[in-house]
Amino acid sequence: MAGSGRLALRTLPGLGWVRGSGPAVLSRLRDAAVVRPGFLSAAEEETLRRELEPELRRRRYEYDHWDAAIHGFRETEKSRWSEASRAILQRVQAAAFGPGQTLLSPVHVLDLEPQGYIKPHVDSIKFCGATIAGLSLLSSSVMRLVHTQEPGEWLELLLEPGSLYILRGSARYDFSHEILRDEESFFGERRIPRGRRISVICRSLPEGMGPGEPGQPPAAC
Ligand SMILES: O=C(O)CCC(=O)C(=O)O
Ligand SMILES: [Fe+2]
Ligand SMILES: [Mn+2]
Repeated sequence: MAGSGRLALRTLPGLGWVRGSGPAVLSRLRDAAVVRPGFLSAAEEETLRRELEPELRRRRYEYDHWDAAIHGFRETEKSRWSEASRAILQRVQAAAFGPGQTLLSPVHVLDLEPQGYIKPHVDSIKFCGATIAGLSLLSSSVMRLVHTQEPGEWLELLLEPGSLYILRGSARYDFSHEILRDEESFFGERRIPRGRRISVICRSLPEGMGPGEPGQPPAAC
C-alpha cells in the first residue's frame, strides 16, 4: 500500500507534501486533509517545547495494552498556557476552525518516544467534532489516512516539525489516521526517521455540544 508510491505532490507553494492512492482521493480531500509546513516559527516551536517539557517529564511513557491505539507515549490535557502559547493556539484556531465551531478544552498534548506509534483509529464521534488540528514538534513523521470502507483509498501526510495538519469532514470521519512506527516510516521512497515527537492537538466539540451543556465530553478523545 504505502510503497506503491504513484503520486507525490506538493499541491501549491506553501502547502505540504501529500501522497495518495490516486488523483481522485487527492482532489476529494484537498480541503479536508491539509498540511501547512512551517506554520510555527523556530521561536514559536521553542516556546511550546520549553513550556511542555517539564510537564511531560513528570510522566512515564506508557506501553500498556495490546489493543490500545497509541504505543510508547505520554500525554497531558493542558488548559493553562502562557500568553505566548495562547497566541499560537489562537493562530491554530483561526487557521483550522470555523467561527461556529467550539473547541474542546483543554488541549491534548501527546509525546511519542522514538519507538512510539499510533495505530489506525477514528477519533470518537461522540466526544470530538468535525475538525482535528495538530502541531508537530521535534521529529518528522508520516500520518497515513485509510478509508474505513475502501482500504485501497489512502493518503499520506508528511508532518515536519513546525507543521500544522488539519483533518476535517470526510478525512476525519471516513478515514482512519495513524502515525507510522520508525521501521515503516517512509514517505514514498523517502525514509523519514522517527525521533521523539510531541504533538499539540486541538479538536472541535461535536455539533450542538457547547461548553457547560449537559453531556460535556471528557478531556480526551
Ligand atoms: O499525534 C497526533 O498528531 C495525533 C494523535 C491522535 O490521533 C489522537 O490522539 O487521537
Ligand atoms: Fe486520533
Ligand atoms: Mn486520543
